[in-house]
Amino acid sequence: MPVTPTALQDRIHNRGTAYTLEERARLGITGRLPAAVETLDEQANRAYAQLEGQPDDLHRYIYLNEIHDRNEVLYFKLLADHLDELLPVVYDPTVGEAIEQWSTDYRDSRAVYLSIDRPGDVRASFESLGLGPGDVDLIVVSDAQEILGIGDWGVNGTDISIGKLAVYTAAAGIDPTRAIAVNLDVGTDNEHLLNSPLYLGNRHARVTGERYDAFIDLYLRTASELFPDALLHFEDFGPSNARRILVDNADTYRIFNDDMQGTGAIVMASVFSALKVTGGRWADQRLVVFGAGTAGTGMADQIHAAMVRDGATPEQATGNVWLVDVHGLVTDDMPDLPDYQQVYARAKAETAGWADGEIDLLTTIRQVKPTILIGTSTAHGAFTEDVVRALADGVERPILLPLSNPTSRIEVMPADAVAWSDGRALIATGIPADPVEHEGVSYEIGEANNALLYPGLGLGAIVAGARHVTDTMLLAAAEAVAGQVDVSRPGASLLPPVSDLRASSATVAVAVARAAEEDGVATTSHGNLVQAVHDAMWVPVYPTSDGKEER
Ligand SMILES: NC(=O)C1=CN([C@@H]2O[C@H](COP(=O)(O)OP(=O)(O)OC[C@H]3O[C@@H](n4cnc5c(N)ncnc54)[C@H](O)[C@@H]3O)[C@@H](O)[C@H]2O)C=CC1
Ligand SMILES: CC(=O)C(=O)O
Ligand SMILES: [Mg+2]
Repeated sequence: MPVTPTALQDRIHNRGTAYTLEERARLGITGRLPAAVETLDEQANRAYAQLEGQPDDLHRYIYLNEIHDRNEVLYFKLLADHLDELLPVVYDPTVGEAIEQWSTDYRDSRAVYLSIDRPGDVRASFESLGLGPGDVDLIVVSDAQEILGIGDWGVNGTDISIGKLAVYTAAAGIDPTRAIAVNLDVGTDNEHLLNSPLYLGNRHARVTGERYDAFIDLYLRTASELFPDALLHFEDFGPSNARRILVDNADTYRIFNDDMQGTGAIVMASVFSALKVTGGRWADQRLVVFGAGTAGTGMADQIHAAMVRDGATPEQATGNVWLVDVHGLVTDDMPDLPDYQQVYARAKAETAGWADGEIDLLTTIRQVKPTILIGTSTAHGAFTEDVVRALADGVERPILLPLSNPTSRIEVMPADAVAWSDGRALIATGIPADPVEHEGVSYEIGEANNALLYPGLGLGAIVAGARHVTDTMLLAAAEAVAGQVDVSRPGASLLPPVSDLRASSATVAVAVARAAEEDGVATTSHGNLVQAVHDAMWVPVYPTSDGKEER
């Protein structure tokens, strides 16, 4: 029987051609590698050249995944050295394409799969990892009901948890050996998947109601019992579940909803920067959110809170928010409004004479003259030329945030938004975008994607051992992101560049950990937070045999 070269299969410790001859002998893999003993840099150079040879981003994604499953240090070394270029490959927007193909392309996966049909297996599934109570900092979980803007992808959505974790490590140095990706398989309503012979998930419709709630409860209880220090990150749940899970459990568990809280905070950061340009106050903003689901209403809540902090009464702040969804402006006469929309529903009487039937986005903009327009609708092209021109007619420097992902869902492409607003709109988008040249000015488009914020937020929460993610921590993260940009130059980005993400995340983490201490939710105290954050950041290098020094 052939001997299995286990040292080469252990993705956490494997260093492939970088093993010395002595190490190869000690590990029983003599003769299983070519003669050369390489450095990590040499390995990374070869892998990067091979990566460049791939025909498109989806193949780059698959290639990188193979490295991820073979040699974690090499994978993160590549990401660290080329973060700007590779973030769109391992994460948004390519991860959306990969998810659509996931069951077909399936090879192997590092995630934990929890099936609603086998609740008795939840504990054993976590225990199979062999990790103790102090071994886990972070768990990212998704039930994949609303993946990015592409909808329900069942077990295929596993890669959103894996992608989010990859960003945590690449951007903020979260130790990948102390993080777990989880898919909650509660079924899928995606007919295409249910009918596909290759689909790998539970072949039934999504389970809802009490059984769903009991499963979430079981997940939360088991994960936090087994790994009491872990931050429980929720990603891409459906709108009513996302909000309910967060609201019902935020006081009991260490949980964080990225689509609501992370996105809300990156939007806050974008608006902080934009207000430096406009000179406006929070309390005076008029906000229109187009696409009032998980992310859109999460943002509305955070901007509402900012208005109140700036002196508005809660009623005045609510009066400054308009939601537009599939049936137009959300008004209080609409039947069956979900609770998260009811809060901001406008009195029907107030809109008398605006339109005969549904009040569309264009009409709303003409009437309201918003200072901020956010798109979280998944409706590609919904911010038409008329919409953008009406926005720019209403105020001198409108803040325009078309945030839907992936690119096929964005409400307006940045080049159009710049042109149609004659360069006056202050723009950030949910996807990476090249600068736009317009009448001699180069407009840098900030990436208002929660990926610019949640890694640092998570790191800060972990370093502080925060029992909860509080509003103060979210605000501190937003201010720390905005504090890193200089908006004085015409066309300057509202957000820091992705190339600086690691430094930016460290700054965010320090601010977040400090806020956790101030809020009394920190369980660990540090003399020097900057040093503590720095020390906590994992770096992709091969440790020497004593595990301390690096080479
Ligand atoms: N930039 C970022 O960091 C983030 C971006 N997003 C993006 O926001 C979008 C929405 O995500 P979620 O809020 O999680 O989804 P969701 O499903 O909770 O919300 C989408 C909302 O848009 C509405 N909608 C759909 N079509 C519409 C149309 N034609 N006109 C008006 N409203 C319409 C839906 O009824 C729903 O209320 C996605 O594209 C997602 O990628 C979400 C989270 C973070
Ligand atoms: C970025 C993100 O979390 C989303 O689009 O869902
Ligand atoms: Mg998301």
